[in-house]
Amino acid sequence: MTRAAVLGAGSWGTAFAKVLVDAGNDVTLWARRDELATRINAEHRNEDYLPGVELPAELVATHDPVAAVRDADLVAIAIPSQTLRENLAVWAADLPADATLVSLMKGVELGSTKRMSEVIVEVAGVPADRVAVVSGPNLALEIAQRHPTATVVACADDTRAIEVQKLCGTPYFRPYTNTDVIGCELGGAVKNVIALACGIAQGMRFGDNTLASIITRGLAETARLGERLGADPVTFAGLAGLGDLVATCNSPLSRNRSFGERLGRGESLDQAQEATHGQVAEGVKSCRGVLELARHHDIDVPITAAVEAVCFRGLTPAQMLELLMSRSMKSES
Ligand SMILES: NC(=O)C1=CN([C@@H]2O[C@H](COP(=O)(O)OP(=O)(O)OC[C@H]3O[C@@H](n4cnc5c(N)ncnc54)[C@H](O)[C@@H]3O)[C@@H](O)[C@H]2O)C=CC1
Ligand SMILES: O=C(CO)COP(=O)(O)O
Repeated sequence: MTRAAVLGAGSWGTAFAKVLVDAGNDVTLWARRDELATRINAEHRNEDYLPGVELPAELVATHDPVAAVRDADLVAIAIPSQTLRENLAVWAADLPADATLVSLMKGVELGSTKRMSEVIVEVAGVPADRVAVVSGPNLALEIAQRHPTATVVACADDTRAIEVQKLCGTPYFRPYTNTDVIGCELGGAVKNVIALACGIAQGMRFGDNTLASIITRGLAETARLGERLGADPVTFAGLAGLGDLVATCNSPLSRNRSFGERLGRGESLDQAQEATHGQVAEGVKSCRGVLELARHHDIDVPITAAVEAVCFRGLTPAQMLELLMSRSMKSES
């Protein structure tokens, strides 16, 4: 039986740990709070993050990261992107030498503008082909409820991607492989920002045309930036691109879309932040990282820039929409 560790017992870490158990692995879940680990072991539930979901009795939770990763063949990480560097610096020395490291995170690091797999390579000191990324239309609660879902396992080493694919495939969770790590990761990170924009439009009570326009033009700016960074443009038409955008931008389960909706209704950043009850809306941080990355490569990302301006520069949602609609006319491509 394969030993797997999942570091991070929030929504996605817990749901992915459940997937790994359902796929037949021996899984340990690391929780930041001791009290949560104890509760998961006693009650087989993680009610704050996955309400109403019964977790498999075989899933073991611990507050000790060393115990969590001991003898693991696969170590998956699901913590807020901006905390990865500091946490991994503590965990790195105890990671088993040959384990595949899997990023479940969707963000861009502030300051360095690095993708999560790049941070893992740097901080854990491992070759890039030992790091895989899982990304796609994967709203945690739906997966925990076993709604049929597809996803992508991206790794520069195709053989390793296939191994991870086998380890996490279940009757309700269908992973495809891809060697385009840049495209898959960027798709996941930027869609959180686009979901914020969709939420803002939703909060302003605009309809489906507005939403579809933001999704489609959001995809265009993601692909433009991705191509410049070396991604395969085809990836953006796939699950980690269009698939994730459609799911996140349309779902009331998305924290990013809900966060945007509050901004669109006129709430402040602090008010919207408070309403997340500590759960992460990655796009709020990543919009700055994505914008920095795009500016560094001289790529136009108008929706990302507008979201960043609403979050951090006092632009109102009404001004944001006006700004986007009054840009110079151009060809679609
Ligand atoms: N929730 C979802 O549906 C999905 C989330 N993701 C991505 O997975 C990553 C994790 O997201 P979620 O599990 O949803 O977030 P969450 O907010 O539900 O859980 C985050 C977890 O990280 C822990 N945490 C918070 N601050 C920390 C710190 N400073 N150090 C260590 N741990 C800390 C929290 O205690 C919690 O267990 C994000 O990058 C997100 O974009 C990806 C796919 C689906
Ligand atoms: O990444 C996700 C779905 O694929 C989850 O999105 P939120 O973080 O906005 O909830």
